[in-house]
Amino acid sequence: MTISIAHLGPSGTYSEQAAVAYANILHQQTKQEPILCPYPSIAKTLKAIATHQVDLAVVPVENSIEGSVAVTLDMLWQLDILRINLALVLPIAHTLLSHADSLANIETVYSHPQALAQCQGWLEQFLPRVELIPTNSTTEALQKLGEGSNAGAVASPRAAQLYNIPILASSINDYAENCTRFWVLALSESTIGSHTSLAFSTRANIPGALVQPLQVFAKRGINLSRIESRPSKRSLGDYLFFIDLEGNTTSPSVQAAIAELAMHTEILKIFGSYNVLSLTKN
Ligand SMILES: O=C(O)C(=O)C[C@]1(C(=O)O)C=C[C@@H](O)C=C1
Repeated sequence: MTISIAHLGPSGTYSEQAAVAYANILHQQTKQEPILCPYPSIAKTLKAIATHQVDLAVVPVENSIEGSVAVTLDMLWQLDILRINLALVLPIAHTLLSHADSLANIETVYSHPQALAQCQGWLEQFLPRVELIPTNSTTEALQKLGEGSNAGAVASPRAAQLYNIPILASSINDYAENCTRFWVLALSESTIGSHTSLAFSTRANIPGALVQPLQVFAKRGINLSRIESRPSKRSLGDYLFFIDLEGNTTSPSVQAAIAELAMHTEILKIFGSYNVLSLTKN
């Protein structure tokens, strides 16, 4: 049996690297034949699974330097039918790729905004006068690098190999321990793991509107590993809160906390319980 996995493309993205790692795990565990399906944006990757074009999607959700991938959180909330099956943590080491002879000749640098942001200190120090241009992915940026052009791109060493483009500088991310967390999403929850993710809106912008929801976890000794707010898009200053907690939805204390949380929130969405797997550098 085959199983299709959507990810941000074209081939050579970090998302594809995470998808390949997951495909190998899946193949070992289930003997299913994974097919990787690249999509031109993270939004289109998420829509592909929501509209049943694919079975699974692997998307970035958070980076250790730059924080949340906003589109992933926003669409998870909007689409409302996606469930998290696994979190994968991938080390990210960016390189600067170009056909130019030296750094001094680079005039423009293309990449995904997350990748540009993770290297902003390096870019400021070594290429202070270049124009930075955002693209949908690190490998979409490579399409701008013609032979003899003075453009550069921030992408992975794997992409350099795949597209045969010289590396002008390695490990250019501002912090060496750079990691991105990806979620494997499906239309149903297939696992019960160490973490649970949920999001909610509050009923009113009043004192205690956030304290009450948070207390349901604190008083049961449930540790929150992440809290993130995103604009609700209804009005300025109105927020959604995304929470990852340590525990799963079969645990009585997590079940009790979620039941009480529903009383202190307006809309509550549970995205699933799942394990977190750290991938090593390759
Ligand atoms: O453009 C890519 O290669 C991606 O997979 C996207 C992405 C992201 O959106 O965070 C993934 C990992 C890195 O943090 C940089 C870019």
